Amino acid sequence: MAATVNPDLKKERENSSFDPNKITSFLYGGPEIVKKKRELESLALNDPDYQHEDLNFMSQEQQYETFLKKTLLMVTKVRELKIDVADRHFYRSAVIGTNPDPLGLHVGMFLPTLYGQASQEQKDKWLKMAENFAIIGTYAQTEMGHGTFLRGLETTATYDPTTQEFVINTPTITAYKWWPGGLGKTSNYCVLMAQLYIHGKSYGPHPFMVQIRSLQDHKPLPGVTVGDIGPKFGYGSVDNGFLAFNNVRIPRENMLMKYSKVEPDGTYVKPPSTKLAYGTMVQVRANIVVNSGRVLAKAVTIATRYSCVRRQSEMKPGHPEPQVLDYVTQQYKLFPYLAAAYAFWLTGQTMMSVYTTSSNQISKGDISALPELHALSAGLKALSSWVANVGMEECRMACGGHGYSHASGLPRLYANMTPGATYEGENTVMMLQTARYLMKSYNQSLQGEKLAGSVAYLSGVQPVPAAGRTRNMLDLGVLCDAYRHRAARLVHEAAVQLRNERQAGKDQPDAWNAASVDLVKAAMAHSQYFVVKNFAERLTDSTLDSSISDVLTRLCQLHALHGLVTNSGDFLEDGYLTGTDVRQARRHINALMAKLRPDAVALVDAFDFPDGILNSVLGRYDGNVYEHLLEWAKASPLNKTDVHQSYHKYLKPFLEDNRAKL
Ligand SMILES: CCCCC/C=C\C/C=C\C/C=C\C/C=C\CCCC(=O)SCCNC(=O)CCNC(=O)[C@H](O)C(C)(C)COP(=O)(O)OP(=O)(O)OC[C@H]1O[C@@H](n2cnc3c(N)ncnc32)[C@H](O)[C@@H]1OP(=O)(O)O
Ligand SMILES: Cc1cc2nc3c(=O)[nH]c(=O)nc-3n(C[C@H](O)[C@H](O)[C@H](O)COP(=O)(O)OP(=O)(O)OC[C@H]3O[C@@H](n4cnc5c(N)ncnc54)[C@H](O)[C@@H]3O)c2cc1C
Repeated sequence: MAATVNPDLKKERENSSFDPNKITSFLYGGPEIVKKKRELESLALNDPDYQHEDLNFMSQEQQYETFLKKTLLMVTKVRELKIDVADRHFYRSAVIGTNPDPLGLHVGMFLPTLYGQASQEQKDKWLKMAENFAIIGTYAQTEMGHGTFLRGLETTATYDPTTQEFVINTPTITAYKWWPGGLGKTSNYCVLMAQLYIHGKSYGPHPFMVQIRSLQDHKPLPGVTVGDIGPKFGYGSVDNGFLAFNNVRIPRENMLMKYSKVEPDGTYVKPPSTKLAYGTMVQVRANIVVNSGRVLAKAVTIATRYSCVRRQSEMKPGHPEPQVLDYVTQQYKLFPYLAAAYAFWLTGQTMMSVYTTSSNQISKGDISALPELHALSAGLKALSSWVANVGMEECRMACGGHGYSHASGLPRLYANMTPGATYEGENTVMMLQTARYLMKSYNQSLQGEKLAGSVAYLSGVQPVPAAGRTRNMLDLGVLCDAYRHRAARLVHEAAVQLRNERQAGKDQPDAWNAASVDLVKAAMAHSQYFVVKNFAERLTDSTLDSSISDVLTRLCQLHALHGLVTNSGDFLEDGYLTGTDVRQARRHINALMAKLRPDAVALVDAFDFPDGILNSVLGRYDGNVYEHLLEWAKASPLNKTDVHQSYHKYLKPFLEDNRAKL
């Protein structure tokens, strides 16, 4: 087995213009954090207790069992090692790699819902148990018949004042809870979203704490039907489940009552906003923005390293086969996603800081930031997960045949991450939520109100095309202005279309539906402007080392120019940009790719994913792809024997029969 680094990758690293550690530090928030991250990762990756056979060689049941064992062990070790709450994600992502785990919903949604929706008494009752994994919960909201439309949920929680209980019921097949992670086999509790009924009146979806399995033998409690929904496109390591209730009674105190309340006599106390009950989803949407940047960074790391190791064809007659990354078409596949990975990594950080600030404000009772937080997180969640989806698949195809093998790590990455476009709010639906906020804000600005936050640019912007001046299309100020203009114009146009549909006689819902393609387009443009502006703003950080600000600026330019060229119609339509501008943009893209080419490997190294997290033969840091491909294939279950048992069962008699008939 080759112990040295592949010479092509070695040369790439020697020729780069900067020290990747400096960018790593920038991406993670400083050298101390990077040090901590690496310590925790190496602790997890070198722990023999976490080793197991490749998941790709396992059945769904084995994957679940392996991951359950591993995550429970992780919980115990996190406690023993006394890892700080803020640092746990480093350890966790090294333990689970690119796979989801059966406790993900407990940590990612069940606990956050208790923090965000439970009253102090309820926290006193359940938090200690939940934080210490004495109970395991999930977030059971989606039903077979309704995921998107929460107001359409059918599960009921009917208050019975005589016993001071809620009666939980699943009235139809379509009311079965369907999909919650960790529900199928793992959880014994859930936060259940159900329609609250008091004295025959409906009050909409509310969260309830419901025990579903016995704490003694883990059997479903009386009246509870629960199980696993079966194999999926990915997510083999998670038991997504179904759940139904047959008039199960829970105490009044089990409705999470930080905001809405039901008094013993059935009096309903209204929350400051009904949408506060949706708070956990907003938090996870913000997390998905972070995660999208990370998964794209992983995919690009794999494809870029492999493209430097892979040599193919003859560029010049008689010359050695070039590294495939030297083909400009290959660069055009990968570099825009390299740039996008950086863009979303930084967007994710901003999104989380907006989330933290706004949610602190909200938990103190000031809910004014809620609409902006919802609109921003919904749009960025949709944009980032869409781009990550397309980017992961592009990276896989850019690896040729070997990209199709599970050895590349790319199919599993894709299968596990693609539902990010669906869960936590289907992307089109999320974009339409952002569009709703944009329309509202736009109308407010027309009435002379001053707008703040991400929509401030809509205030007073007249979408008048600038007359034909020449522009430097590499100037980040020019690029931000162009994105801003496009977003403002598309918001304006969607609003005009909406108005026209209304004037043509449609009612508001029909007009909205008729204009919805344009509304999504406007929300996309708004979100893309946010991402480009955020990237450019991060580069103005005066503490940024000059050796890395050059290369980061190139990435930012490439990200903005690539988006501009692929959506050129939007920028040209009203004459804001000219054909010359777009032609110039295309030329700049080629020049930028040539400049980025020597730094490509260093730029993916800077993401700092150890091999154990990447889990890809093609993306190995040492580039020793071929020997490990062979080693990986040899470990496949079909290769455990030279002659497979099916030969004796099927092939042998078949061949013998055919030979006998000759
Ligand atoms: C060891 C360390 C470990 C660390 C681990 C860390 C992290 C792990 C993190 C995460 C785990 C991540 C992944 C795990 C994997 C998978 C998890 C998947 C879980 C799920 O998949 S879980 C189900 C999610 N399922 C949805 O996501 C449903 C989407 N469907 C909706 O969300 C609604 O149904 C909507 C919005 C479509 C319509 O709702 P509606 O019909 O009630 O509202 P309507 O349209 O009428 O709007 C009325 C007014 O409400 C406003 N509004 C709406 N929503 C708001 C909100 N959230 N906040 C503030 N305002 C809001 C509007 O903007 C409007 O405002 P206005 O009136 O002012 O215009
Ligand atoms: C891997 C995975 C894990 C999940 N984990 C959980 C979990 O832990 N807990 C949980 O509760 N749920 C979970 N879910 C469910 C998930 O949240 C829902 O699937 C998601 O919210 C989408 O809802 P839906 O399935 O009803 O899609 P639908 O709404 O039926 O979407 C179908 C199509 O209809 C379109 N559409 C729907 N409404 C509109 C509209 N108003 N305007 C325009 N187009 C529209 C959509 O754009 C989409 O193209 C999970 C799902 C997956 C795949």
